[in-house]
Amino acid sequence: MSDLEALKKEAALKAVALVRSGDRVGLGTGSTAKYAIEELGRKLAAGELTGIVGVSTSEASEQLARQVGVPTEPLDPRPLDIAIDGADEIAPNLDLVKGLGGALVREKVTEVQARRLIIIADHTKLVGQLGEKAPLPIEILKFGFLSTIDRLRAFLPGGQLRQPAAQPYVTDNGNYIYDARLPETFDPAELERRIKGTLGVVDTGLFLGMAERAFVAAPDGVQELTRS
Ligand SMILES: O=C(CO)[C@H](O)[C@H](O)COP(=O)(O)O
Repeated sequence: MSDLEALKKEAALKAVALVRSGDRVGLGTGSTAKYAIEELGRKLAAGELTGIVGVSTSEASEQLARQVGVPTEPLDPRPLDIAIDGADEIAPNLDLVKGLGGALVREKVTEVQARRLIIIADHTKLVGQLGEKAPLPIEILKFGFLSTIDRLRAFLPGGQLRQPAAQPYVTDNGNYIYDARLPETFDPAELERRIKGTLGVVDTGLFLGMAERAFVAAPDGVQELTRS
């Protein structure tokens, strides 16, 4: 396991330590969330946790949960006790950019119902300001996507349709993703409103005011950050 992978796992274990028997747990998506799902499976098998139920934020997390023995159920209107997920950027106030793994919509729809959203990451995800390192993923409808991108480019120039191969990337919801470059200065809540008000947009990877705490692993230990 590389050093970075070991750090992600360390952060994940800290978050899973907050899960209690009987909890309904939002299962995040990505290479860091994977360690949390595996640890939940391990704890269930070892009898260290009982009666937990996972709610998956992607097809990939659902499949992993099944593989490691975490029972799951679909999202319903009841609150989740806790959700554990990774992030692409973490601002000092714990506002986030998420979605480089493509699961931003299901993550947001699920995690907004969590009493506690716990973020796990390695130290490379910390930024002074959102947009410093990562683009902002915006999920858009396939239908009319070129028109939607035109509308977005009017105030977010420089972005691009996510297209890792010959065909555009398709989300679990059957949509495309526009990876927008964020401006140097912006008001996150205002930008979120503007993007979501753009015809053809499903949702954005801005997770504002949602995370309760973050475990961020660095070579000298795991830092626990709480929302200011
Ligand atoms: O938002 C996400 C998926 O939509 C992921 O949580 C985010 O991309 C971080 O992934 P990783 O832990 O692999 O760096």
